[in-house]
Amino acid sequence: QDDFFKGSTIYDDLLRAGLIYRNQFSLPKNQIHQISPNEINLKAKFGNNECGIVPETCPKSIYRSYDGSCNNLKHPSWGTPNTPYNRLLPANYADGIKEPPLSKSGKPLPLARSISLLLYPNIPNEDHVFTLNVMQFGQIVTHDLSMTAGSTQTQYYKDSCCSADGQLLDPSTIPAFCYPMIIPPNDPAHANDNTRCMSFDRTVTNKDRQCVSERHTAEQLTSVNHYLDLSFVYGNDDETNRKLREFQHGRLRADIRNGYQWLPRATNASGTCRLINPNDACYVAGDTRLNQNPQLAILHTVFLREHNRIAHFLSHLNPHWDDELVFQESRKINIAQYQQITCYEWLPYIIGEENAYKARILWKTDGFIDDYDENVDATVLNEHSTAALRHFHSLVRGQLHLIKESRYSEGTVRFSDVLGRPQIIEEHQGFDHLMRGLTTQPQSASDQFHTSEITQFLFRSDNETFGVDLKAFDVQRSRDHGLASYNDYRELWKIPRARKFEDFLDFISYENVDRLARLYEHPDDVDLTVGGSLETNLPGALVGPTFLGIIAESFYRTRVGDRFWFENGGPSNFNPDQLREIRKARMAKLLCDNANAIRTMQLKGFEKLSSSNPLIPCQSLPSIDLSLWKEDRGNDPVEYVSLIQKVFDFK
Ligand code: HEM
Repeated sequence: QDDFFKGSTIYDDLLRAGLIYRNQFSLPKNQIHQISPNEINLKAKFGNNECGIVPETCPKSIYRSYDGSCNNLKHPSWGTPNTPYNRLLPANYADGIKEPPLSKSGKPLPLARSISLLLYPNIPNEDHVFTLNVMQFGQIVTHDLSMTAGSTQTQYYKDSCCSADGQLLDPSTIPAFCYPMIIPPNDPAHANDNTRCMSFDRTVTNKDRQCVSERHTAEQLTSVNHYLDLSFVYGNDDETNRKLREFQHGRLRADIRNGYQWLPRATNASGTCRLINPNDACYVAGDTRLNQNPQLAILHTVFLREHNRIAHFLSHLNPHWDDELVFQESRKINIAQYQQITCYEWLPYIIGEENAYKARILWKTDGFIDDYDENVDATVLNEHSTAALRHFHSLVRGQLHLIKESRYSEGTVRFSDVLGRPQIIEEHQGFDHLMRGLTTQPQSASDQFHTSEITQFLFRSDNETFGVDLKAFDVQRSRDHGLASYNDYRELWKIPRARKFEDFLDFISYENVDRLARLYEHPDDVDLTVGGSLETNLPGALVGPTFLGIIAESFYRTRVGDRFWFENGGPSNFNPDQLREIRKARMAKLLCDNANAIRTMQLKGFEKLSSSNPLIPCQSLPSIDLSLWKEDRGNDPVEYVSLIQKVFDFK
């Protein structure tokens, strides 16, 4: 392992060792599992969107669609909602078709809940550098990219796969979509009341919806589009988008209370949120998960306000623009800023800055990049969403700090108390207090330890002591999705395949290898979710090599497979001056501009306050000069193409 880290950069070493691939085409051919477009679905051909969208023709639009269709003109259905995740390695099902894997010997794998209890205990280690904002921004990025079909991820339907008194159902009566988690008899939380079963619904697949013929293996569907495009703000289809718009001055709908803009209220609030009073806040946005936790709702509100802030400016700057043009240009700028922050500010903390440059996800230039490749499919990888990114559930804190402008604490709230209850953001300056908390409170360290708020108390109701276990869900979900084993991914990244448990010692501590050997029968049985999460983080990154490879590969596809990526030139994008402005976007400024009344913020909004990252007035943070979007008609007839003309030409 020591030798492994020697050399000029970690990334070079990873490349040399074959741990990182520059892109999907350098993967050995037999290791690429692409889903043929012809196989995507049968139903879509008949106009049913349950299996993705197959447009007959693509309009020549300079703006991206809401559902992601026609982003790729050669494969217009790529990246649309209700299509399968992609995979780096073929699925590993017990029956080769859809049943969750068993161990090599044919016996069941260790219980997901036992794995969670033994490997992911509640030991609170604070991150020394990063704030809770890294965690929270990560969650919103993942919500932009994917959502397992058939799930809500905001509440728990506890009885569907277990009996009302917490026992396993008779196998002959249990619904086909069930894959319940067995609770071990010595469970510290659930043994007392003899609960033996935790309900778990399998993700809906292309086979369940009869999108593919019988002979195909099951592929899980994701119900949102696969692009990094703020779909959680604008929705994943035209109809949702229409409901979110005001249709005046390019604005998104917002309710005004106490002089501030809030997300519109949900009509079915009692079915969506955990209300204490009937009038409590419960919101709608482009993604249904927004009410899951209050800080998530805050980031949703920030991006809504940012859209309306830009729209307000542009509609005054160009009074001749109609609602549609102001809306689309504001959306484009909002998405571009967000892509800039995600890739240039947030991702380097996750995989290491040097690695992100070497993986060609980031570039050092102030010009266009133009690396769009129509052969790269931006479809999200199953390994990415179901294993690697979920590792960051370890960053979640059990208490949320409410922080005053002085940065002294006003108090804390317990995480499981406020799940499904965004009302707190509208009360007693909660919005600003929690937002300052995001940028002040350290996140939990990226390690194997998880707050019990998500492993023992998640989604508990008010009259229950305990709830469900997110880490056990993560393990069970990776089996539900038939992910290949940790050893298979080591081999994919050219880390030697472990023949005996001790071979895992190259990246996993002795204590954890010992625990793995006690849990599993054979090294080949170790789940990707489990093995990857126990690897020692690489220097400068928050993950070990196996997850780093998966995350880097996935974000590479996300940028290079997006025709509308903000750094691409061409008629649908910015001019060089505008691009230079977009590159000034920073998390700190985004928060300052859209808080209720925050006056100071540190420049590096994902890093804790320090002498090198002190609080500065919000006005001193770099800002984007939107006046560059003024349509100065007739200025330079050769260089300048009127936006209206452009839209007209493309229609
Ligand atoms: C803030 C606290 C969080 C809570 C309460 C939470 C809760 C959940 C729940 C309930 C699921 C679905 C579990 C299942 O049934 O399989 C899920 C999925 C997921 N979570 Fe989290 N999560 C949180 C934060 C995060 C963070 C910080 C990240 C990454 C940076 C993350 C990444 C993911 C991913 C990638 C999925 C799968 C998405 C998909 O459906 O494809 N989550 N989370």
